[in-house]
Amino acid sequence: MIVAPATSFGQGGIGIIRLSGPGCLDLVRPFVLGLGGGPPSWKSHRLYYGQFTDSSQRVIDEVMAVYMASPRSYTREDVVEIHCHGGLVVGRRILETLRHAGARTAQPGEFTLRAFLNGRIDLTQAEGVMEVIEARHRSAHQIAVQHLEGSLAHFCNELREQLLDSLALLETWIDFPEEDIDHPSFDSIVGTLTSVIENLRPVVASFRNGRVLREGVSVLILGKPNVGKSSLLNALVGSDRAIVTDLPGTTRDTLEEQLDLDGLRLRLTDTAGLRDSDDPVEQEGVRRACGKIAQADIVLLVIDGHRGMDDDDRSALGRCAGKNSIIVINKSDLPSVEIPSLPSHFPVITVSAATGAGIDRLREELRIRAGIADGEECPESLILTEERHHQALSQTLEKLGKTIESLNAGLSPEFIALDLREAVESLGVITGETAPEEVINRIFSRFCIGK
Ligand SMILES: Nc1nc2c(c(=O)[nH]1)N(C=O)[C@@H](CNc1ccc(C(=O)N[C@@H](CCC(=O)O)C(=O)O)cc1)CN2
Ligand SMILES: Nc1nc2c(ncn2[C@@H]2O[C@H](COP(=O)(O)OP(=O)(O)OP(=O)(O)O)[C@@H](O)[C@H]2O)c(=O)[nH]1
Ligand SMILES: [Mg+2]
Repeated sequence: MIVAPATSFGQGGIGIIRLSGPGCLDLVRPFVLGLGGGPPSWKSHRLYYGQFTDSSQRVIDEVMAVYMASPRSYTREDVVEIHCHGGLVVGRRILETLRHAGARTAQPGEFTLRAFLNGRIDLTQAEGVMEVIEARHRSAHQIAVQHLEGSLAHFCNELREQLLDSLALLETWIDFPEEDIDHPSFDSIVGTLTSVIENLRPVVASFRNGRVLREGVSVLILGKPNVGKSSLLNALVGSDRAIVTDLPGTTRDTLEEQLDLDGLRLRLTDTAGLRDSDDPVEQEGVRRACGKIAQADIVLLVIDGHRGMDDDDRSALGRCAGKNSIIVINKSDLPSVEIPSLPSHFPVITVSAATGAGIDRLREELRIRAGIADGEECPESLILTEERHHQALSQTLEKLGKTIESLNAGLSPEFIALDLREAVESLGVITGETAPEEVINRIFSRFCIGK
């Protein structure tokens, strides 16, 4: 029998403690007094009002409690939930009491693991639970709910069924080696595999966008001192997040801020202006800024259009070589000077961080650079967000390609079945049907306490 806080105590008005396992109702019974001082009747799926006491009948809190009889529960086991006040001490004392009575503290993700092991959900739905909890903005949440509801599981199972049919056809052919495979069977197998491949391709390709939608895109703001990097960050996020002064060298440390661009999540990083300096603090700031270049998805290289380019700008520009970069010419509200020969493979956007002119165009360019064009961000179709799913489905695609090649080359059915079986297996790894234990453990170890 396991127990864990389902909410974080000390934060909200209500806290929930959840128990799961055979006998958990009997474990709780002595500690809950209903109206009138007697025990509640504990009918399944009824919410009871009462008091939770410790083992010496001292009242710990006024609570609501619910018993959910197996299998109609989150874990499919008997479950009891105590809904108490959200205080730190309350939660701690109730947990203490229940542990004393014999419940063990649940591992992170252990409730959901049980739901998986007891067959209520598959592995992708379990991952969807965490994805829903971790989603930071609407489109990530939208995709997570799809996964939670089993759309990916359904997709994989459907394809798996079709492949298993083809495998069965192939295997009858193995069993009667003296007979050649007949034309209808051959055509049917090739037809099925081709259609499965066509269904898989767009889903495998969705992974890039899926990851972007889930994790966001990192955007590094780079440039020499005083060009308006911090002002640009503020203009993009719409608040005075970073300190702006007219002194070069204002920003010393990197500063990260999130921006939701109609569902696309950007992680913007403002940096210290790049220049040679004797000041050790500034040197460290420059070192940190440069250290971020490698991991950035997009670099915004800011130039002061009023002052024009100098060697510091050129050296900053040199650091953007090979990066997905946008050149931002700032201070368009002031008279501008000629900016000579910028590398032609970078888009150039002129803005004024002070007035906001051009900022919308910059936003649009960011969306394009992130690889998500307008109107594409709210997905109806299946989107992959997990590297694990992407790998397994890519593997399935590859094996199916091989299977068709072997069929066309007239290889022996045993040989063909080998590849097809591996394709089927990869699909099973996604849903958990054939996932090795260490894969399952790795997934649930990422879960939070009480889930
Ligand atoms: N109080 C509370 N809120 C919660 C949860 C919970 O466990 N407790 N959840 C979870 O952490 C989530 C809801 N998810 C749930 C999923 C399935 C079942 C469940 O009991 N399923 C049964 C059928 C229920 C019935 O027949 O009434 C089943 O599928 O067999 C419960 C919660 C979010 N909110
Ligand atoms: N007129 C005008 N002034 C701007 C604009 N953007 C920034 N400035 C001014 O330029 C000066 C420097 O701006 P910051 O945003 O601090 O520049 P920075 O690149 O972050 O500078 P460091 O942190 O020192 O590297 C400030 O006085 C800003 O008010 C703009 O679009 N137009
Ligand atoms: Mg700054």
